[in-house]
Parts: sequence; structure tokens; C-alpha cells
Amino acid sequence: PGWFSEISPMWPGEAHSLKIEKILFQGKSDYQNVMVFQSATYGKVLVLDGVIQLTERDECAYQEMITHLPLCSIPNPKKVLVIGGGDGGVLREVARYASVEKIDICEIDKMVVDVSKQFFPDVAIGYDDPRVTLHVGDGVAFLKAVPAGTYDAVIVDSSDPIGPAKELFEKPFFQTVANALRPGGVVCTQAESIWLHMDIIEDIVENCREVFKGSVNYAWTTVPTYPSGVIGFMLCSTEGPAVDFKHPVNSIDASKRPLKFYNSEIHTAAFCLPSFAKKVIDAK
Ligand SMILES: NCCCN[C@H]1CC[C@H](NCCCN)CC1
Repeated sequence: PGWFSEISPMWPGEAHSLKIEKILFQGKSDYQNVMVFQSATYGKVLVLDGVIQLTERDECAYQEMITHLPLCSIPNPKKVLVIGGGDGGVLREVARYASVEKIDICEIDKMVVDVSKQFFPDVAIGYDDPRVTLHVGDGVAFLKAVPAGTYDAVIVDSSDPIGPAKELFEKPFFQTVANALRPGGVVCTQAESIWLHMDIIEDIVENCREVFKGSVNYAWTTVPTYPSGVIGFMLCSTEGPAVDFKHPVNSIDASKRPLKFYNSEIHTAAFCLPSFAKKVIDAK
């Protein structure tokens, strides 16, 4: 019945629309409005506070890139933490690594977990892995309680800086992430769009350069149902064994379930930026 349009002050004057076939769920959690609808051409769609989080058709691009850009950049990741990502898609991708012994996830909104398990079984399948422990709560508090140097990798699969994820884009949070990582550990965060948010990206890069004394890189990929059709990631490492994010050192066991999007060439290509973005990001 009609169209869903993603209208937001975060991307003024533009909106991406998807044709609705059927609304499947509408609810209000302690943190945000949650909606699921069956779209005409992108499968089921998860929407939080009017912002598209994932669709069945293109979620592979985002979940595979946000996971494999960091985890293919370090040999034998063992302990991984996911902040956000309550839909379970990142867990599904982290579970591909035989070297991983422990996967912690801290998601603030239990409704996102429950709705994903009910409507997106191929995404929430990530929770089935026995290495996964779900913590429902605030990622900032969770990280503050973590012993220093606990994790090889942290993946911050957040929504946008308006709403519950606001703190996940600020310097104190990056500091707590750096503290929770081992020397030469890596973090990958959702880092918005170079077409829409160069100012936000500039601030994030500046904060990351101050906090992460290893390497700091910005990568990006295409996700047709995110505004401007692209989304970026900050790839940072702490002081210690050098990490060259641009050349993957790990291979992935894709024998059980093929990768729909990620491969080693697109890994390297993800760090190639248009000049208007390089100017801001490399200069910082
Ligand atoms: N596991 C999927 C979580 C989705 N993360 C975010 C959802 C909101 C989306 N807005 C894009 C705003 C324009 N950059 C960014 C990714």
C-alpha cells in the first residue's frame, strides 16, 4: 500500500523510497520506533526511527564489508566484540573465521534482536553460533567495564549519530575502544557517507588520529538502499604490530556459505577515494 520514503534532517532535500507490499511489524522500544515491511523489490526491510537499517537484497554488502575489512587485515583474530549490530548480520560474518574463539555483542535495544530473529532469519542466523554471547545494554558502559587489551577486533555496527548511537561517534567512545583492544588490534566503525557527511567524517578522522596510534584509514562501499547509495567505514589500529588494511592477510572459509559481495580485490579498492574526500581525510 504505497511507498516508504526515508526523509531525515541528516540528508536534507533528498529521500530514497521503496515500494511497500505489506507492513509486517510496527513497535516502539525503550529507544526507538521499529518497523519491518515487505518491499516490492528489496525483500524485507528493517527501519529504525524512519531510517533504513537493512534490506534482505543488499545487506550482504554492508555486513560483509564492515566485518571482513578489519578481520581480513589481521592474522588469526581470536576475540571479537560487536557494538550494535543487533540484527545479527555481522555475527554471521564473524562466525566464518575458524580462528575466532569468542564473539561478544553489545546491543542496546532487545527489540531489534527479537524482530530480526522473527523476520530476518538469514541475518539473525549469526546468533546460532556457540561462540556468541549477547549483552543487552549500552556499548559505552560495556567497553568501560572490559579489561584493557581484551579484544583483537571491535566492530561498531551503529545506526546514525541522531538517536541512541550518538555517543558512538564521539572521542571518549573511541578512547574506550582503543583501551579494550590489544596492541595492533583493529576497530571498524560505520562512518557515514562522503556525499552527505564530509563534516562528520572530518571530525571522526581527527578524533581517530588522536586516539589510534597505529594506522587510520577510511574505506567505503555501495549499499543502494542507504542514502546517497554509499556508506563508509573507519579502519583503525592501536600501537603495536603494524596493520596494513589495504592488503588483506587472512582468507575466508566461504565453502559452507558463499560471499555475495566481499572479495580481496574489492577489499583493496574500498580504500580508493575521490579527490574531494582524500583532500579532507588524508590531510587530517
Ligand atoms: N547491521 C546493519 C546496521 C545498519 N547500520 C546503519 C544503519 C543506518 C544507515 N544510515 C545511512 C545514513 C547515510 N550515511 C547507516 C548504516
